Formats: sequence, C-alpha cells, structure tokens
Amino acid sequence: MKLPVLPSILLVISTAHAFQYSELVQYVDSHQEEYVEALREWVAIESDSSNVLKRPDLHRMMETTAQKLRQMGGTVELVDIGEQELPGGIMLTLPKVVTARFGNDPSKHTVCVYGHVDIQPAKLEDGWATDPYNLTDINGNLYGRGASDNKAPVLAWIHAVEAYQALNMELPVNVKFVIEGMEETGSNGLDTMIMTQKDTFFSDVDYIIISDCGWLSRQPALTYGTRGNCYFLAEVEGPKQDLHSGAYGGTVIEPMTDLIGILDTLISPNGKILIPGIREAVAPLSDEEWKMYQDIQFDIDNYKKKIGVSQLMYSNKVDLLAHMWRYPTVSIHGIEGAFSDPGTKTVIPSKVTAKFSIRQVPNMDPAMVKRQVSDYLHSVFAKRKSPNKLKVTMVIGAKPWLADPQHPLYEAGKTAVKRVFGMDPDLIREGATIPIARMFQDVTGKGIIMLPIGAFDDGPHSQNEKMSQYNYIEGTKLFITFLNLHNNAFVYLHPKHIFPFFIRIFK
Ligand SMILES: C[C@H](N)C(=O)N[C@@H](Cc1c[nH]cn1)C(=O)O
Repeated sequence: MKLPVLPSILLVISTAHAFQYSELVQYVDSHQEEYVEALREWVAIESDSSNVLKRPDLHRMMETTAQKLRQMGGTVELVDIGEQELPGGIMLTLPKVVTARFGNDPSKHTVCVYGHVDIQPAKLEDGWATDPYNLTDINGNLYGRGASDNKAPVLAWIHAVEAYQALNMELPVNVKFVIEGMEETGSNGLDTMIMTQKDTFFSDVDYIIISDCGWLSRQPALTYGTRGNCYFLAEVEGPKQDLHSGAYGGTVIEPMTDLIGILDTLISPNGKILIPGIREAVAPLSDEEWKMYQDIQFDIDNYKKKIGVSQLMYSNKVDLLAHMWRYPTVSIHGIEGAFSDPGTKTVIPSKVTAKFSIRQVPNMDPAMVKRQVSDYLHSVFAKRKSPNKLKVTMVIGAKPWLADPQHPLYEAGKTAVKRVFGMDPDLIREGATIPIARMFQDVTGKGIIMLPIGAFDDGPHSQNEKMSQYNYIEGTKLFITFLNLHNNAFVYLHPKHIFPFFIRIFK
C-alpha cells in the first residue's frame, strides 16, 4: 500500500533522513565536474529538430540519452513514433521517444519527468561569442546551444536519480522519464504516443514534473502556466523563376511585396492583434491575477538592459507580465526564399514563405485560430487583386496550459525551493510553450508541476545561450530535495485540517 504523501507547512524530518539528505547534497557538490562533462558531451550533439539535415544527429542524441539511462540500470525503451510529412510530401523518420523507469515499488508514488533533448538552430555566424556546440565556461556560465533549453535540466534530473544510486540509497519514489526530440518543432508524434500508452506506461504515474522553463528574475520560481503556439507558413508564389529586378521590376507584381503587405496587417505597431476574433477569445484578466502580478518583483529597467532595448510595449509591470504570459501575441520569424545573404543581389524572388506564430492563451482554440488566420489573410490578399497565389498552412497548433498554483504539488515545490535556495519562489507563468503540457494534462488527467532551474538571462533560442553552473548544480539539489520530500513524514496544518492529518495529495 502506498503511504500518503502530504503537503507541508510543518516538515518533520527524521535524523536518518536528514543525514541521507546531506550525503546526497555533498555527493552532488563533489561531482560537479562530471556533470559539466556530461553536459559538454550532450551540447556537442547538434540535435536540431527543425533542420532535416541534422536528423541523424537527433537520432544519435536520443540513443545517447537512452544509453545513459540504460547504464544506470533503468528499464529503457526507445519508442518508435513514426514519421513526419515535410512540405512537398517527403516522409522523414521522427526521433524515437526515450522512456525509462527506475523502481517499480507499488507502495511508492511514481513521478514522471518530462524533458527534451532537441535544440533550436544555432550558428557561430549568428553572432555567438563561442562555438555553440563546444560548451564553454566563462565565469561560471556554461555557454552552448541547448545548455539551458533543455539539456542541463534533463541531465540534472538524471543526476538526481544517479546520486541516490551511487550512495546505495533507496529512491523515495519510482521515477519515470519521457524524453523527446521534437519539442522545439511542436512535439510531433508525442501526443499519439501518450494516448497509446495512457493505460500502460502512464497508468501508475501520480504526477508529471517538467523543468523546461526559466525563472523571471534572480528569485527561483515555480511555473503554473505556459502559452500555447500556432505556427503558420504563408507562401506567395508568382513568376516561374527568380527575375532580374532591373529587367522585370515595374512589370511584374512581386510576391515579396504581396507578402510584406499582408504580414503588415497582422498586428498594429502598438501590439494590437488585428485578426478578427483573436482578442475576443481571450479570458479576461481577473482581479486575483492582477493582484498576483502586482505582488511579483520584476525590475523593468533590468529587463530592458538584459535584452538591449530602450523602450518596451508597456511601461507598467502588470501590463508587461500580462502580455508576456496571458495575452496572445504575433511574432514574425522569417521569410524563406528571400535574399538574406551578405551582399546586394538584385533579385525578385519568385516564391517566398513567411513564418509567423501566434502564442495561445486561455480560452483560445488552435483549430479556430487556424481558420481565423487563414480567412483573414486570404481576404486581405484578395483586396490586393494580385495574380500571385497565396497558401496559408498551420504547422503547429499547441494549446496553452494552466495549473492551480494553490495545488498541494506547488506547496511541495515551495518547500523544496525554500530548502535549497533559502527563499520563497515566485509563482509565475511562462510566455513560451511546452507543446505537450496540455496534452499530458488532458489525456492522463494527472497533475503537472513545472520546476524551472533556468536563470532569467539564459537566452534560450538566442545567441550565447548558457546555463550557469550554479543553477545546474543547485537545480540538481532541488530535484533531489523534491523527491526526498516523499521520504519524510509531513504534518499538514492547513487551517481546514487543524489536527495532523494524512491525506493523499498527488492524485
Ligand atoms: C519553453 C520551451 N523551452 C520552449 O522554448 N518551447 C518552444 C516550443 C515551440 C513552440 N512552438 C514551436 N516550438 C517555444 O516556446 O518556442
């Protein structure tokens, strides 16, 4: 029979457990160099899920992850999740999902750690100060693509389990891992795998832990919401080939001019989304939320300094946080087919494809957004009376995720943060997307907690992404502490439960 796991206001730790805990922490401190080396090996693998040419590296990354978990004695599977269809109908094998299990004791709780080991693209020429695939330590910061998003946090979880094993200590819970290789492109194939394994792999999972996000400031944080994302391609096709702009400019209706024209109708300069129906769907900001945002410490000047801008879209804290976390936004990412190399090529591109995304928040629905965007762009395009052809495709449709920060899981998270960092965490939302979070919640019905260890200035997706050694190592301790909470007797003194009272919380 599983013993009850209890939220704590008052935590009673037995001497034996306190001793065990300090041994674990010491073990982590004395293995820092190995952990950095492990991260170096992982960062060296260019596991870019968005570049089809890098697919062999991505397969190698999944195999490397599986091998690490196998060496630790886990029950590991590389789950085949099929193929993805590329534009043009070409089929490409998806990277297998790594699942692993450590411990199978029915009297214990079972936690499932989700993470990803694919990365965003990065090139030295993008403006990196160091080779993005050669982990470089500068003043305690470990620079490399994927260091923060999400390789170090995944390794930190693995090292947390490894520490128990190395010290011959029993894991206080059964730990499962789900590590994927397509997060950065929308978690293709993972949704089907979760649905298929709902009553097998996930059947005994009590809750899911995700550490794929960052803090808001220097203060540690717990994350209770993520935005979703709808990612679009808008292709405008005209002449049968690229043309000399001197010879043909003035006679042809240029696809690029059409494309820029329609893109300019998506969002106003002051950030108002102009696509009918989008803003109307957004859940209104409640007084309670307003109060929560108001209470969060957030240094606007520091934020501006960090990203190198002199002005933001809003000047007050609540507006900024709300637009970062709980309002949708349109971002234009790039135009394929457009001339972007150095130099002054004078060409009229024959076909150009814009890439833009709209971050999703409650109560938006990606299926509806797909229709709204497509209808709107076609209507705007029609007004141009252009002979060119427009095609709009939605390639990612990830829903937002929101948890109740009052849930006992978050009480446990607070206890763990306080213990490791000596301060209370901020309760924050994340403007970015963890595409599978909502799917986990909807399909498995299990609670989710996000325990970020990334720093506010890690720069994921950007040049010079890094993970500080401090966050990597203290993050590993945080994970050990969180698992270790299951080892202790908790006394629950919520006003509703005056007497010490054992209840099951993580179901
Ligand atoms: C939060 C996570 N580390 C992340 O960066 N996720 C990506 C996922 C995504 C969304 N659309 C396409 N990929 C992100 O939010 O950009």
